[in-house]
Amino acid sequence: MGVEIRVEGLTKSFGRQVIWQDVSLTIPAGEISVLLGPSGTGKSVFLKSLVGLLKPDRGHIWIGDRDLPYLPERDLYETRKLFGVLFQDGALFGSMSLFDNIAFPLREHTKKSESDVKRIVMEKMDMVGLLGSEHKLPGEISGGMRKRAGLARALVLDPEILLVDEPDSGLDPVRTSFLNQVFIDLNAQIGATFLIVTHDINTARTVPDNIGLLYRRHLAMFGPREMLLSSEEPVVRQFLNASKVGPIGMSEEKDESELEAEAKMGLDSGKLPPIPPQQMASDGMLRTGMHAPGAWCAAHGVTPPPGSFIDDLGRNWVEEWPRYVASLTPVGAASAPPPGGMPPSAPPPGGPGGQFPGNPPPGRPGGAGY
Ligand SMILES: Nc1ncnc2c1ncn2[C@@H]1O[C@H](COP(=O)(O)OP(=O)(O)OP(=O)(O)O)[C@@H](O)[C@H]1O
Repeated sequence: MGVEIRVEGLTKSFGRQVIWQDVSLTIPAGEISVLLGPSGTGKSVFLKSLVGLLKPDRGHIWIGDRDLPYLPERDLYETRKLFGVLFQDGALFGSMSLFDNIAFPLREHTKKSESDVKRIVMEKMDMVGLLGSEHKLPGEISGGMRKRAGLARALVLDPEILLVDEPDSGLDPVRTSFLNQVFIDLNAQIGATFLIVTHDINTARTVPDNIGLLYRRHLAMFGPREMLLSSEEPVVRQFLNASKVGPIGMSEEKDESELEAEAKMGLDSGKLPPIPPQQMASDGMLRTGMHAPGAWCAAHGVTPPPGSFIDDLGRNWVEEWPRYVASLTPVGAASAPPPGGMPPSAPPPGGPGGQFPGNPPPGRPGGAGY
């Protein structure tokens, strides 16, 4: 499950305003990628271009052998069915119950019977922890729940690609953390290709398999999480460390004199912070896009910043990882894994709900009003 998206030389402008140009990247199938960038750099425009809601000036968006910007209307309509999109505000109809909101794409785009619609809607509501809230109106629930309702709706057509625009906007850190866990668990479950636009640095550092950064009308960098978190490239380094020091200023870029002043004060010589361990699925099982902590750094001769991959309990996950993976019951093995996916003799890094580093408190978010 999940398909690769290959973007080649994509350029978009509105009138004389160039939003970004020559953007090329491959978003790997089944993995979680995050797109960052200062406000106004065109992250939402990029998502809308990927799903065919905006037409680029030039360039290609390959999904398999289909080049999305150049598809005839009918093929575009069909290709769009591969996508689920969660817009910033959840884009729910205020006068419809959550059930009807989530059922909407099924009733619009399929000929499924009402009993099938009900089964699918309930299944997706369960996946996002919203069972029991079917009859509520969007105005009667919290912002976090609205996002999860929008997410359930994005899932009803079983997308191969899930695009998410700023899921953390308007949410407090705890709700953001719960929603991140939902994304990770969903990715483990459905294996779709995820692209999440976010401003939340903690999300960007702990959730994805890959990170991209848009800056000054270009894609500054896109690659595995460890590559960006160990990068010395000034823009990447400043952004991923949420630092005032670096080339990005209030009006996007600083002038030479500001940079010179920072350099003179020695502000640019600060050390990179440790790379945190990646957040795990609640059941402790591995996702397609997960790799051994430190594997990218080791393969590329990069020494990660001191203290990297160590969790709050002081466990070093470069060392723990082989034991952890060995303790997972292979798929199809005779003995089924216990709830939580781990044999009792080898406690998982947190078990269900995970005290794996970076995980929010155990349990699904449903019912708590998140
Ligand atoms: N339909 C449109 N017509 C004209 N200009 C547009 C249109 N959509 C977006 N823009 C412009 O494109 C630029 C990028 O907008 P976009 O919303 O993609 O930025 P962003 O990186 O997502 O910002 P933020 O992080 O603040 O949400 C902005 O200057 C915006 O005004």
